[in-house]
Amino acid sequence: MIMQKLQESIGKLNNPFVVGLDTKIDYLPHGVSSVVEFNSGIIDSIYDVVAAVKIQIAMYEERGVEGIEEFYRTAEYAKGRGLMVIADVKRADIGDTAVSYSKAYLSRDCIDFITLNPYLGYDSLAPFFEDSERYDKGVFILVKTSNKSSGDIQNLIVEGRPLYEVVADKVAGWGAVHMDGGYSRIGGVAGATYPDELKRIRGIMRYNYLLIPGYGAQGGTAEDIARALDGDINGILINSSRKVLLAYRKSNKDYREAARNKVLRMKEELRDAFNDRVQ
Ligand SMILES: O=C(O)c1cc(=O)[nH]c(=O)n1[C@@H]1O[C@H](COP(=O)(O)O)[C@@H](O)[C@H]1O
Repeated sequence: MIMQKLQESIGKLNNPFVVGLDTKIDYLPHGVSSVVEFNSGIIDSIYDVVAAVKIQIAMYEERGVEGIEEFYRTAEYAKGRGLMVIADVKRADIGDTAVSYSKAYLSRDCIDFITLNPYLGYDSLAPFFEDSERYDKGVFILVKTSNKSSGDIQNLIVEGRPLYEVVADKVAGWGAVHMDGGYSRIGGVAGATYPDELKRIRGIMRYNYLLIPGYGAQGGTAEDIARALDGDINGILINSSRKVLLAYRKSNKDYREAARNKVLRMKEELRDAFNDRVQ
């Protein structure tokens, strides 16, 4: 079952790190002729040190039909290498439309998890929850995003608490009836750039995996994350995209070697930060 598999893979590799394959055309180094070739090279270089990749669909949608084909070819290649695949699609809509969105992603063998937006409420998410059981998949719902303006809405006070806390409560409640072993199939997204909020969210969402983006290029650090989580490294996935994909630009190495070195360095940074914080 999916959450047990995720937990086992992370445990075996001792690494909660997820590589984001958010590949733009101008990221390709000299001599690499397609996004799929680039992504396959990255996957080959990291498949034995991380449990999962996250593929942000925007960078593929941008290039129309060809881009979408490359999105799925990348997902299939990653699966073939034994990686779990998070499709970062941030969907949700009125129930009837959500049924189609859900089928589009969760019924596919090459996708294990997707990201969702909670703004439309329960009936916009229920089809995804049902399909997560039907197809043995998982979802991550935005709780507190990493971007600068996320507080415009997410930190508004509602019923005496910031909205992101209300959302965290809801997600935890929805997730309680979709358990798979010790964790729910329904997880949350909380940015590394807001450690205080991350701490509160972890306090509310004890049995939900947290996908934590914003580490690296957006300024979130291993220390921020470790401090927010009181040194508890369980139940999290930490994503970094540009820092890995573009590591070659800061070294004289081949892009694959540079990416692998970066992932190994980030893994060490995380382990050091968490070990320093273990209570
Ligand atoms: O859902 C996400 O993954 C996500 C949520 C969020 O709050 N912040 C955020 O950056 N992301 C995604 O995480 C990735 C971050 O990329 P880098 O900043 O290059 O590491 C992108 O794919 C973003 O779309």
